[in-house]
Amino acid sequence: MKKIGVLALQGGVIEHINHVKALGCEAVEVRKVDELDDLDGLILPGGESTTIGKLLRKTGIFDKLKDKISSGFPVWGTCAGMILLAKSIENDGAIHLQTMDITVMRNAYGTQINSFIEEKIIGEVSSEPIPLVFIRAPYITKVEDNVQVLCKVANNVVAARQNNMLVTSFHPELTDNLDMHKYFIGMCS
Ligand SMILES: NC(=O)CC[C@H](N)C(=O)O
Repeated sequence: MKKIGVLALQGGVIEHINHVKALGCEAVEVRKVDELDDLDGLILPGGESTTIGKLLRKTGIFDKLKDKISSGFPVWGTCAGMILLAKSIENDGAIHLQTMDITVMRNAYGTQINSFIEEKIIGEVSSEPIPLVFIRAPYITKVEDNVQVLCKVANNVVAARQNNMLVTSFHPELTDNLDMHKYFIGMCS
């Protein structure tokens, strides 16, 4: 059985845990550095990227996780998680993991009140439309050639993959749809 971690320092953890379990995998909350061992992949959830970034360093998870990702460990960043993985952030000077060759814009759609839902077919993931929930979401403003764009909304990139790294601006864990989780678990072996 695959063992998938969800970084549980801050943000929306339990919904990811439930989706992973619904797909027949073991799901574990990760709060300490040694809990990174023996995982087949890790989800970095939505929340507040500045706070999660600080806690990553405080717990000592930062360095080990960065090394693991660089050696091919599968990770999926949703929303704040996407910001943590991005090489650069247009409107924030914070330095996070910087493992993925994308530039992001934080809060690109405005404040909480501008949250919205959209349906899209993401061809790599499913032939059926997937509901996409955006909450104070970032989007990707630049990708390097080695990054595969998976989905755009209104011409902005909202899902992308670079080898072992997957990012989505939206929150599939807040819907009943399991397709994105199934796709990520397929990346974990
Ligand atoms: N839902 C989310 O994860 C929002 C991300 C948040 N706006 C940030 O910049 O960290």
